[in-house]
Amino acid sequence: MDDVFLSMRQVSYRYPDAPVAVSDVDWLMPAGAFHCLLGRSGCGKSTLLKLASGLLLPEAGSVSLEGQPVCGPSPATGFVFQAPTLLEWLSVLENVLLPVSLQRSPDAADTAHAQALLDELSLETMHDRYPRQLSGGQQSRVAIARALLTQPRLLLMDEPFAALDALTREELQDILLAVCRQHGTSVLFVTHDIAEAVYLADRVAVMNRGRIACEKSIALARPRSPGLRHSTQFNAICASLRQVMDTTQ
Ligand SMILES: Nc1ncnc2c1ncn2[C@@H]1O[C@H](COP(=O)(O)OP(=O)(O)OP(=O)(O)O)[C@@H](O)[C@H]1O
Repeated sequence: MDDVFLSMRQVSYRYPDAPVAVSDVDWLMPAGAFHCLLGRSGCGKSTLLKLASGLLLPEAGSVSLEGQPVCGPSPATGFVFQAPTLLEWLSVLENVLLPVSLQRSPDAADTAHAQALLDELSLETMHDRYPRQLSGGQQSRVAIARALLTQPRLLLMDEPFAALDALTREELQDILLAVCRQHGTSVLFVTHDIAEAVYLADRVAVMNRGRIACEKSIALARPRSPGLRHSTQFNAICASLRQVMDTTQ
């Protein structure tokens, strides 16, 4: 592949006293791509994401980002977890500024940047609210703004919308695609939801028992639009991925 951005080569990982969680995975991502890891519970998706981020280091194989070995967490990488993990005692704006305020006092430029991100995520009226005053979807958007504050080139997302209702989840998928396109952010996104993976991704890896069982390029037009979800082509791709998941249990 030309222009490799994230490279995972023959990566394996085992938690102490446990069976292998990720086994011999090869995965390459070009810059600006949106890739999804799809699979059943326990197949190793989150572990692979943590290996991509440097939160875990591989037992065998190698991970590199823009040609540099990944040896630990780096500002080049942002992480969004399933729970928004906002600090209850900080306002929305302060939560978004957290990655900077952990290092130094935010300046006017940081605040302007955080405000602009919140505006992009349609939270322009929420800057001074507290997390308990937000809906689940709004909290997820704050978590995305916070992850984007340091302008990471790679965003790693671990089932960030899993706890949301179906309509809110679809809205957030569109918002996420727009904001990542705007910033040129590459995304590796974990989900167990086939339609979510197909809607979001340029490429989907189906994982099974720590391995990549199948990978598929998603040849759907961009920008995605909600009507696509009802198209024959969309449903055919979902059906073929479902078949892979059913036959690789
Ligand atoms: N900290 C840990 N210690 C020991 N084993 C672990 C640990 N975390 C995960 N595992 C095991 O590693 C395997 C892969 O787990 P992982 O969380 O990567 O799967 P997953 O596909 O993300 O699952 P889910 O969709 O349920 O989040 C599972 O068998 C799990 O039990």
